[in-house]
Amino acid sequence: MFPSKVFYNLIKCTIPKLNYPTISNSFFSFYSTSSTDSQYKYILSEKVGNQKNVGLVTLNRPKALNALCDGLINELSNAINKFEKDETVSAIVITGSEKAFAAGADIKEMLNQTYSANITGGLLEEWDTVSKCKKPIIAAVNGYALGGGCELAIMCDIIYAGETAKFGQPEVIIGTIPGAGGTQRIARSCGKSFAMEVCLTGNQFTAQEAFNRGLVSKIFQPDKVVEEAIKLGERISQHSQIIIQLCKESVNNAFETGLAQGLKFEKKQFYGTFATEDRKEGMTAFVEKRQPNFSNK
Ligand SMILES: CCC/C=C/C(=O)SCCNC(=O)CCNC(=O)[C@H](O)C(C)(C)COP(=O)([O-])OP(=O)([O-])OC[C@H]1O[C@@H](n2cnc3c(N)ncnc32)[C@H](O)[C@@H]1OP(=O)([O-])[O-]
Repeated sequence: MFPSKVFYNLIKCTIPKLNYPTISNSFFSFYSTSSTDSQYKYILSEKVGNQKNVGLVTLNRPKALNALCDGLINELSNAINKFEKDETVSAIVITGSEKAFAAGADIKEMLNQTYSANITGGLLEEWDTVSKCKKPIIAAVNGYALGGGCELAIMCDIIYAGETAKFGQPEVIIGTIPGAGGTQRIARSCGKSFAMEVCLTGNQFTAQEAFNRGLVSKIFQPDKVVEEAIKLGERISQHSQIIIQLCKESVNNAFETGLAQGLKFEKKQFYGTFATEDRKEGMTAFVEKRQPNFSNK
């Protein structure tokens, strides 16, 4: 390995803040916090943003390109649960490194796994923490998002991608199929033909293609993706958390039901906002030409 790369990796392992190699120092003085949760081995978890109201989880297993081993998923799930319970956090960002968001589930860990162990051990159950989280989660994707890495990104509510990000479901290449939502979520988001092509070939696709298919909502220069995802989290944080939760639930319902059921669900959620103090505050603030002061009630 090139010596400077060794030094760089050493620094990255010992000083968590420098794990964002392409983000400028001004980014850190603006966004970083001293409250990094240091209990983790495979991730970094901290509160960021001006108001420290965005939870940032950085997958941090660089030697294995953030392959999603059990330990990493367990820590990710733990960090998401903590942010979900933390009333000061309104949105969550999940990111990786510039080389890899995540190169998939850990193939070496799965190698000798058996069918019966999958069933008795409840394989993949902890992954659901991300898709079941009530708070908005933004995936900030650079580099490889393959297999379970692609599925993890798609489980999030919004994907921001670096222009060189590479997505794909290469499971067929190693004799298995996507198991954390790839066949289902890509088909629902992008249609049958694209989902089939991606899942049946294992071919990678670019950030631009993911954007064109509606899988990614915005593309940025790689060194801007995390910063922009945090800004998005901060923008969402300006609103009432309870209303955001109802809204997220309603959009997610579009993936579960037909149009008539979905519209009925949306109307009930809309009616429900009138049971909150924040709906009254939001409309009153508009009429009084001032900023709303939401209480999340
Ligand atoms: C969740 C349910 C269903 C999901 C299933 C899946 O996701 S299946 C998976 C779907 N995903 C795939 O099939 C993608 C598999 N990965 C690749 O094809 C390539 O690594 C690459 C093209 C991403 C990068 O190529 P590159 O030449 O730039 O880098 P490199 O290849 O030299 O890797 C560096 C180190 O990382 C290691 N490592 C990487 N990925 C994994 C992994 N998933 N696992 C374990 N380890 C992994 C690699 O072994 C090596 O470690 P070593 O041996 O030096 O100790």
